[in-house]
Amino acid sequence: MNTGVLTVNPGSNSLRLDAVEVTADFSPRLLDSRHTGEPPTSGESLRAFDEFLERHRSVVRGVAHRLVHGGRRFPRPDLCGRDTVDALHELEPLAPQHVPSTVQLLQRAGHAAPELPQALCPDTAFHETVPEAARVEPVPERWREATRRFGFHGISYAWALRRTGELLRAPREDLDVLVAHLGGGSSVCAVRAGASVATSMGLTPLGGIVMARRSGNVDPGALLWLLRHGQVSLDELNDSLYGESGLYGLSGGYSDDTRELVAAANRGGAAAGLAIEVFCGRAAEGLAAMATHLRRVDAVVLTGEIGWNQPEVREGVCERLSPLGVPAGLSGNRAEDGVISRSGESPPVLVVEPREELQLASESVPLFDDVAR
Ligand SMILES: Nc1ncnc2c1ncn2[C@@H]1O[C@H](COP(=O)(O)OP(=O)(O)O)[C@@H](O)[C@H]1O
Ligand SMILES: CC(=O)OP(=O)(O)O
Ligand SMILES: [Mg+2]
Repeated sequence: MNTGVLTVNPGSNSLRLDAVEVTADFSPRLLDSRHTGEPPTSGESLRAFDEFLERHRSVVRGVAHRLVHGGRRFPRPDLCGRDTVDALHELEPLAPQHVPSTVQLLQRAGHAAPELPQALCPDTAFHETVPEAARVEPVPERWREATRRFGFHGISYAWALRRTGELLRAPREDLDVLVAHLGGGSSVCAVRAGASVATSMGLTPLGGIVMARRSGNVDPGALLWLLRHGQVSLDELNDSLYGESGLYGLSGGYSDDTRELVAAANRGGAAAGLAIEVFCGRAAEGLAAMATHLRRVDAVVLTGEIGWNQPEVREGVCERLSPLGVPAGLSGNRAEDGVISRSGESPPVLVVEPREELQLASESVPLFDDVAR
């Protein structure tokens, strides 16, 4: 029997709501979608949420939330219980652009549709397989637990890996692949024998490669210097690293969107050109570092909104990976997931459309099936 799921994906600057149907053999199919371009708890997004829930509550079996930070408390997808909200409050400061929205939307759905069970699918769960050596930061032992690396975009990586297995006709557990999720938030991941073994984000979704508005890694000494001598408060530093950096900061506040930046760079805009160059450079560096965790590179997989629809960025990343044998000369955008390097070239470069809603639905259906009606 097919099961309907309403999925909720609060991003840093948007809210994605989807109704998905999952078949008995776990093939998900999209029924309806609503994406807002506003922060997930803005008036417009909350209105969209209420309407979407009302429209689908009688046909779905439950609500599945993407929980960006699962911390130690939520290592795998789970149903919400009585103490869930308290546990989530503790995780809020670790993913301040995401977890507070999940708490609010979870409570809202609980009040509006109390008959529906709700599930939390952590982005961090995919990285539970990362070994200790790639989990720890090189700091004094007394800080080890507090700085533990988690990694994010796991829902997207899990979907990309599933699609890679299907496209290459290979069992997932045999695959060693480099994956980049390039979007509002961006990260890279090493998947070895079908499991995550390293990723660029750590304790929070602020670290790693350059993002739309987040900085990624910055020399910790530079941050200390700014705090001591740069006349910035801790709050200003936090807000600027999360909201005014990345592509937006590099382009002098021109845009956080690669479509606008590529167009401006083509017209000769130096700041836009620099932003694209640094973005591609850091993503390629991140992927090259990830290769050190693999036995071989079976494929390079590009996903996320930018990975999916910005050919100039894909080319800029792959061209920089030529010392690893990664082919450039890729084909442009396509309507379906698939190989974009020329046939016969190895390792193949693949694009996979980010479909976090389909993965969320697949992960939550077994939980809803366990709930007695
Ligand atoms: N070429 C692009 N296509 C789509 N989004 C882009 C592009 N370049 C930059 N972006 C940024 O990525 C965001 C979309 O990615 P997504 O992961 O859905 O956002 P969110 O961070 O809200 O989850 C946009 O809001 C924009 O900031
Ligand atoms: C974890 C993260 O950065 O998510 P998003 O890309 O949706 O902002
Ligand atoms: Mg997103």
